[in-house]
Amino acid sequence: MENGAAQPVIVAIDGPSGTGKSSTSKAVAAQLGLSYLDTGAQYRAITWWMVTNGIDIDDPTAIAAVAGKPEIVSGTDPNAPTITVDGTDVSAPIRTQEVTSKVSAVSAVPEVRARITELQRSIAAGAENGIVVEGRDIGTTVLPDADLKIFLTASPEARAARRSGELKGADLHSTREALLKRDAADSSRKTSPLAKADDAVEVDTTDLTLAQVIECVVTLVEEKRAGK
Ligand SMILES: Nc1ncnc2c1ncn2[C@@H]1O[C@H](COP(=O)(O)OP(=O)(O)OP(=O)(O)O)[C@@H](O)[C@H]1O
Ligand SMILES: Nc1ccn([C@@H]2O[C@H](COP(=O)(O)O)[C@@H](O)[C@H]2O)c(=O)n1
Repeated sequence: MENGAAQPVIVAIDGPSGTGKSSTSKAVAAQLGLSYLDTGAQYRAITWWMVTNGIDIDDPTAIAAVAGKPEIVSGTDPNAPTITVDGTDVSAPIRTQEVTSKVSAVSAVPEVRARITELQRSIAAGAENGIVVEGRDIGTTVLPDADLKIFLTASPEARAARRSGELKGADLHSTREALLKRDAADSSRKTSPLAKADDAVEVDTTDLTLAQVIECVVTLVEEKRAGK
């Protein structure tokens, strides 16, 4: 660019649960002055709305019929991301065990995915300086033309240990089983499953600190911007 300002860059970060997508994406976006979008929070938010409104989670037809009703708004400041449903701050209730155990069933419904995907694309298109978008299908479906695609992985043991630490010493075995169950559901759904895009860079974070993963992704973005 003539004035030396960096070109807007779109970064897609996908991967299974607990691989470090949110922590990495927020830090990379903050460091590079980009917006940040947590797409899992949007699926959690619509799940929270379904639960709160008594919709039967085991009935995809019932979910599809009301998928267009809740208004979901995501704030994209990486230092203070927000999420509201019909004006209510749901950042805490979307992290409950109940929502976590039900989100894969809701996110598998095609009408839900169509609604949320449209929202994600419009947020990415409006991000003036560029954006880091993290989820499960960003590189494959939501933003197939992203400038850089990263697919984070880590062993189930490492991911369970990270989550157990977060949940103040929750049982490792059951945490591992719950992670794998959610990954299996997200990977096997028909519409836009969790998958690595063919042109994504895979980063195995099992033996890396969070700081090392952030540094690795920042370097990849800078190389992409430099045209390497
Ligand atoms: N490389 C790492 N080493 C150690 N801990 C990490 C690393 N990356 C992330 N963590 C920790 O692991 C936990 C899960 O990370 P994070 O929420 O970023 O994962 P995620 O992939 O976004 O998970 P989910 O998809 O379930 O939302 C957090 O407590 C985070 O601090
Ligand atoms: N692009 C995405 C992102 C998330 N999901 C679904 O949401 C669940 C919660 O995601 P977290 O990252 O907050 O753990 C996840 O298990 C998926 O069911 C999705 O389908 N697509």
